[in-house]
Amino acid sequence: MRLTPEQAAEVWASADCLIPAPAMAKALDQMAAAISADLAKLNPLLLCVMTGGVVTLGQLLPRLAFPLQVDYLHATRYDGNTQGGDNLRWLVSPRTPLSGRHVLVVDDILDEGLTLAGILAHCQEAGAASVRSAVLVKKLHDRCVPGLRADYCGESVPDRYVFGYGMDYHEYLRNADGIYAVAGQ
Ligand SMILES: O=P(O)(O)OC[C@H]1O[C@H](OP(=O)(O)OP(=O)(O)O)[C@H](O)[C@@H]1O
Ligand SMILES: Nc1nc2[nH]cnc2c(=O)[nH]1
Repeated sequence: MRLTPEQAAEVWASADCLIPAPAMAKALDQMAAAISADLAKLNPLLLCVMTGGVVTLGQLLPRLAFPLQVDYLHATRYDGNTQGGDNLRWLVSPRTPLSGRHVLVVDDILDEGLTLAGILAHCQEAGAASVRSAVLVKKLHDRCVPGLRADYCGESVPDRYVFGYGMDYHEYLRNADGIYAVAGQ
């Protein structure tokens, strides 16, 4: 589905704000503290999952006061839609060799988990010394890949389609400064 900017503005105007920006800032502070406690001495490589992970990574970085490196990957199974497909489509793999590195995968949302599970498996297969994951929000339902959880998670959201803080609605609204749920979804 192709959205016009006017339709995107209407979706935003009628959406429910689930978590406002000040609460997200607190959640990010807590995530950063937990990540720092575990990774500060490990020279970690942070991998941003494009495109949605860009705000989470961008908000975390200035909160992490230790040496680290950053790279990105692009893997998607929603492709701008609100329903995910069965296959994770890899568009870009990390350029930095993962062998022997302590890797932190950073994404916006853990929903059904197929995306994160695929990325974690890729990092393990590439020989990472350890692989952890950080997601800004996790969605509450029982459809997630069994046994999969993020090591660091900011907030929980109900089982609705959400946008903001990097998360899109048909490729718009990633810039919304809060976590919103689309009305009626
Ligand atoms: O847990 P899952 O159900 O697998 O979904 C989570 C993934 O869905 C979104 O990516 P998407 O494929 O929409 O790409 P995007 O990052 O460009 O929005 C989001 O950024 C996560 O990576
Ligand atoms: N923007 C967005 N992306 C998702 N990917 C998986 N679930 C969601 C969601 O609720 N919102």
